[in-house]
This record gives sequence, C-alpha cells and structure tokens, in this order.
Amino acid sequence: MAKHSLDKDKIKFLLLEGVHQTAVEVLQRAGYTNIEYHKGALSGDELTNAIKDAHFVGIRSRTQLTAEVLQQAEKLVGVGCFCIGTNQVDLKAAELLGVPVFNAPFSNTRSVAELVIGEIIMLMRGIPQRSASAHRGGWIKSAKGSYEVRGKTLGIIGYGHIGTQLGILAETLGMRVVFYDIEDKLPLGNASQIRSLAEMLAQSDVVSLHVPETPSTQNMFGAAELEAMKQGAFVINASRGTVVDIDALAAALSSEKIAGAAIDVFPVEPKSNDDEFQSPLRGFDNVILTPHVGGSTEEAQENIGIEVAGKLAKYSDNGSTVSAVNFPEVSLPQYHETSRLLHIHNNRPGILIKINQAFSEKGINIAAQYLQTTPDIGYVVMEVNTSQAAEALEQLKGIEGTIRTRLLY
Ligand SMILES: NC(=O)C1=CN([C@@H]2O[C@H](COP(=O)(O)OP(=O)(O)OC[C@H]3O[C@@H](n4cnc5c(N)ncnc54)[C@H](O)[C@@H]3O)[C@@H](O)[C@H]2O)C=CC1
Ligand SMILES: O=C(O)C(=O)COP(=O)(O)O
Repeated sequence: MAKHSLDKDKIKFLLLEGVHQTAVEVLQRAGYTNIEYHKGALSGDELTNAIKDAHFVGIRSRTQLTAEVLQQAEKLVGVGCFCIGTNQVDLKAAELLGVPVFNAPFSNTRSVAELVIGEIIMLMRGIPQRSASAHRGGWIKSAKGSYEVRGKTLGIIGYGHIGTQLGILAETLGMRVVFYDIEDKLPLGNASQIRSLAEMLAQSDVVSLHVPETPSTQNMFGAAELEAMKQGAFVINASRGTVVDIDALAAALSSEKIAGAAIDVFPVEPKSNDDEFQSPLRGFDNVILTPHVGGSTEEAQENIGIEVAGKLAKYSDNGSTVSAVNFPEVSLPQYHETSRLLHIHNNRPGILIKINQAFSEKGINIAAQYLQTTPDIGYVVMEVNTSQAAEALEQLKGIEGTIRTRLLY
C-alpha cells in the first residue's frame, strides 16, 4: 500500500476569502481532511499565525502574501490563487523559497466580459442615474444622453483573455472594437490594434481596462488619458484598482468630461463585507460601483474551486507543477513501483552532478529523473527504489544550494 511521506491528515490547507466549497470537496476526495476555512481575508498577525503551520494556502485577490509573510510560513509547500490575478503574491519571493504558485487563468474570464457588456449598455443609456433618481422618487423619462451601443467604438486596454472575449461579445452587438496592448496581438473578429494609446482613446466612445497589476500599469490611466478621451465618453475598470487614478477620474466626472463610469476594483478595498467601502466615487449617480465582483459568478467560482484545488492536490500528491506561474513546470506521469523525491535548489552549475554523485556513492539507483529550471531555481524530480528512499532524502538534504526537498512515497 502506497504511503504519503507525511500523512495526508497532517497536511494543512488554509483556505481564505470564502473560496468555493468545490475546493474543499476536491481536497477531501483526494484524502486531505486538515482544512482550515475562513470566509474573509486575513492580514497582519492573524495571517501570520494562521499560515505558519500551513502546507498549502488558498487565497483570492484580497490576501497579501508578501515576502515577509511567506518567510514566516516555514512549512509552506504551495500557494493557490483562486482567481486570475497573482499580483497579491510576491511571486519571486515564493519562487526563491521553493513555493510554486498556481491560479485559474481563465475560469472567470467570461464572467468579467459579460459584466462589462452589461455595463456598456447601462452606461450608454444613462441608466445608473435614472435608476438612482427613481429610487429617490424622480422620473427622468428622456432620450437625452441615451444611446444605442450599435455602431459605437469600444476601446480595450489590455487585449488578453478578458479583452479578447469582451471584443468578440461587443462585436456581436454591432460595436466597432479597437484595442491597445504593449504586445503585438492577433485581432479577433474585426478588431484592430492601435499602437498609440492616445489615438485609441480619441476614437473610443467607451474605454475598458483589462491589464494585470504590474509596475507598468500602475496609475497608467490618469488625468492625461482622461483628457485624451472624447468629450462625454465612458470609462470601465474591472482590472485592478491601482491602474486608474481614482481622484483624476472623480475630477473628470465632476467636470462632465466623462459622462459615466463603471468601477469594480479600487486602490483600497474593504477586507470583508462587514467593513465600510470608502471612495471619492461615492455619490456620483452616473457611476456604477461594484464590490470587486467581476469574476464572482456561481459558475466561475465553482470551476475555480475545482481547478485550483486540483492543482494543489496534484502538486502535493505527485509533484506536478504544470501551469504554476512562478516555477519550473514539470508534468509528471503516475508512478507505481518506485518512490518519488522532489528537490528544489538554487540554479547554479553542478547541482545535478552532485546529486547523481551522492546517489552513486550510496548505491542509490535513479529510475527516472526530470529537471526544469528558471534563471533562479532548479526543480528536480527523481524516482528511486522505495527501500532507498529515506537514504536518498538524506543525501538530497545535504546538497549545497538545496532550498527544499520532499519525499513522496
Ligand atoms: N474584477 C475582477 O473580478 C477580475 C479582474 N481580473 C483582472 O483582469 C486582469 C486581466 O485578466 P486577463 O485578461 O485574464 O489577463 P491576460 O494576461 O490574459 O491579459 C492581459 C493583457 O494586458 C496586456 N498588458 C500588460 N501590460 C500592459 C500595459 N502596460 N499596457 C497595455 N497592455 C498591457 C498584456 O499584454 C495582455 O495582453 C487580471 O490580471 C486581473 O487583475 C481578472 C478576473 C476577474
Ligand atoms: O480573478 C481575479 O483576478 C479577480 O480579480 C477576482 O478576484 P476575487 O476572486 O473575486 O477576489
């Protein structure tokens, strides 16, 4: 009977931010029962206390896994981001600690694109302000400032998974689609790439942002970009709150340069549903404010739970790192007759030779060996006779440059 190096009930999964129950079910089906589940995000001492004895942590966009937090998580083996964005994790620090980070790169793509389509229609019809007024007893029955989306131009900033999906849906409504991206992209449908952001903004009736949070996107959309837009155009941001300068947007709404906006993400977001949402955009009737729910649909969350929990269980069970965002990717076959060892090391010359030498001196036969590297780390997976596995693990621990090593029976 195969036995895991550490009993599965001793492997602790810390799941935060109310990840979908499908994640719990997948882990339980894989034999993992030590699951600590929190509905909200954790930060500060609460986070460091909860994570310090966790082998795996599952988060969404809110929990900040900084280098400092990761360094205190001494037992941490892997991280699962139950979402698309991974900017909330210090990916380099995790890599150097030998911790792969997984995400769900397209499970909620469609949900975001659908929300944005709805918002484009609502904004162009002036519905947010009419609805707000009606709630106060008002009645703005007028066509003034209400437009069909047909024939209008949608400008997409960041033409990746979400941007392309949005472009296709917008075209089915009769919109013209232009996009700006730092990479050369294949335009889908009849979309066209415009190399100059200012030029794209000048053409667009509505602009929607779909870039990741990176140093290059920090505040990339501010006063100058708003100024470059058409008079009375609309802005949508469901990417990250750091991408748009919120004060500049509030000013452009006040001056009526911008006729309306739909904002789903904010520079500072409440930690849980019990905390107050604060923003300079509160109070504008023509702004749709949503609590970072672009990817929050039952379908998306259910699929994300299955996908990311599956990746964590697979890494725990057999060492596979396929689709890790910060780690050498190794796809591993099932193993039966042998024991499997994982070795993560600093990527410097000669480590594999040292491992092979140490094994050869101890008469340990290597049945299979897989190696992948990034510029900074190497990940070797080896299979040896089960009778020699404990000795092999000892040898691996002694190799200079070792970051982490693990034995899977
Ligand atoms: N509101 C929500 O609930 C959700 C928000 N998101 C956010 O949406 C972002 C985009 O998601 P995907 O489309 O899946 O990502 P992706 O990686 O497929 O596409 C991003 C695109 O942005 C481009 N890009 C990067 N830097 C740029 C820059 N400075 N200027 C112009 N283009 C730039 C890239 O070349 C790429 O084509 C995620 O990183 C995440 O932060 C994702 C899902 C849900
Ligand atoms: O997938 C993403 O990147 C998102 O922004 C969704 O975040 P969430 O899981 O809703 O906290």
